[in-house]
Formats: sequence, C-alpha cells, structure tokens
Amino acid sequence: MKETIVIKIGGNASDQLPETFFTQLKDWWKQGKQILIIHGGGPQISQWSEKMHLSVKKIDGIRVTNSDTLDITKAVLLGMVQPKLCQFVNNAGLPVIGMNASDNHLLQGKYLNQEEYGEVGQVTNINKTWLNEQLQDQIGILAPLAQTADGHWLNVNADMAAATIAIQLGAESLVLLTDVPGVLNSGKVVPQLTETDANKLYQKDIIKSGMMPKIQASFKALKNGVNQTFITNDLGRPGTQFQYNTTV
Ligand SMILES: Nc1ncnc2c1ncn2[C@@H]1O[C@H](COP(=O)(O)OP(=O)(O)O)[C@@H](O)[C@H]1O
Ligand SMILES: CC(=O)N[C@@H](CCC(=O)OP(=O)(O)O)C(=O)O
Repeated sequence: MKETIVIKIGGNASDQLPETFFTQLKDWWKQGKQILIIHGGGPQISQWSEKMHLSVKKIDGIRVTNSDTLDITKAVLLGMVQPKLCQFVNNAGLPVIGMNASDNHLLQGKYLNQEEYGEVGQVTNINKTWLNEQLQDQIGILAPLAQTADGHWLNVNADMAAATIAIQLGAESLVLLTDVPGVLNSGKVVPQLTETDANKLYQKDIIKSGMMPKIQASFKALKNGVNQTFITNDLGRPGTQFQYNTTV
C-alpha cells in the first residue's frame, strides 16, 4: 500500500505557491507517494461575497453560511480556485484530477450546528475505495464541500475536512500550508506544539481566528492515526509540528 500525504492549501497560499512547493511535490511523486490536496479559498469566497453585497461573518474561523453564501462558495471553489490549482500543478508536469463531493458520493457530511453557522457541515464519511483508485496515478485536488444523505450541499472548513479525510485515508502526514510560517508566539514560530501548550496560547489570545480550526484539525488527525501533522508556508520547512501531550 502506498504512503499517502494530504496537503491542505489555504486560499491565500494557493495564489502564490513558491517553487519549493512544486519541487517537493515532484520529489514525493517520484518516491511513489499518493498525494491528495484539499484546497481552501476563504479569502476568495469573502471577496466574492462582498462583491455580491452579502455579509461576511466568521465565528472562530468558521464561515456563517446562508444559502446565497453557499452558492458563492460552490462557484468560487469549484469554478475558480480548484481549476487554477489544477492548472498550476499540471503545468509543473504532474498528472492531476479535480474532484468534489458529488463525484460518486466522495464526501458525505452532516450539519455542524445549523442554528449557529447555517449551511455548514463536517465530513462524516468518504468514498475511500474510489478516492484511492483515483490517487493511484494522479494527484487529487479536492474542494471542502460535503453532501448530506439527501443531497444537500454543506460548506466545510478546509482544515477540518483535510483532517477527517487524512484520518479516513490512513494518511502518514497532514501538512496545512498557509500564509504564515507556523504557529507564531511573539513573532517566532513555535517548532513543536502540544495540546496543553496550544490551549495556553489560545487562552492568552495568541492563537485565534483562522489558526483555530488548524490547531483543532492537527490534533484531531494526530490522535486518530495520522503520524505527523505540520503547519507551514513552505513544504520544504516543517514550520510547527504537533506533538502528543508530553511537555517539550
Ligand atoms: N498564533 C498565530 N500564529 C500564526 N497565525 C495566526 C495565529 N493566530 C491567528 N493567526 C492567523 O491565522 C491566519 C491563517 O489562517 P487563515 O487566514 O484561515 O489561513 P488559510 O486561508 O491558509 O486557511 C494567519 O494569517 C494569521 O492571521
Ligand atoms: C465553513 C467554512 O468556514 N468554510 C470555508 C471553506 C474554505 C476554507 O476553509 O478556506 P481557507 O482554508 O482558505 O480558509 C470558508 O467558507 O471559508
């Protein structure tokens, strides 16, 4: 069985991928790793929502999504962000496939808390057999949207989607690629972070907003069988690596 690496690329990072991203991707591909990219697109969704005069509201990094925002989210992720990313990776000489929840029930989900967030969900199940088949000979690029059993679309935070998918695929590593070099404390990257230390940083309001779902996703993956989880802005550098609860 091939080793799987799941890379989540945030919306800020996906517009300006450095050369080291493609070099590392090619190295992993040559080494025979199975690679799945989950893409975000948060800033792009916010921009287009504003253009359409829709309000933009996030609670702890999770977008409050009504049915209009959901339409914008689908259009932006599947019509803009994903094809651009497929093009970048393909231009680097790698085979790609763009995918979404509606491909053979790929991502099934349920509402997170409809009263608080609206049309927002979490991934509950993936079509692992079909996904593994696709990843045999191409790099998968997948949007963070899920469908309920009755076919209703849900907006899913991309960090949380990536963690659940990495767990269900039995991935070796999860890398969250973003616009900061790791979790920052007083301007410096925290190289290794336990859950206890993360809670302390949260309580001091040092970890906030978009970093919160990343921390949650990283520990969820680590506790459920993913061996290594990182937050970085460069695939060539580990940034912050998450640790089980031992004091470092
Ligand atoms: N302690 C922290 N260290 C680094 N970034 C943080 C921290 N707390 C909050 N952030 C914010 O989290 C952002 C990354 O989250 P987000 O904007 O959602 O990125 P992405 O689009 O990659 O998911 C950073 O740009 C920064 O503004
Ligand atoms: C429910 C929810 O918050 N969904 C996210 C999905 C995109 C995302 O997570 O993009 P980034 O990784 O670029 O932040 C959103 O609407 O912004």
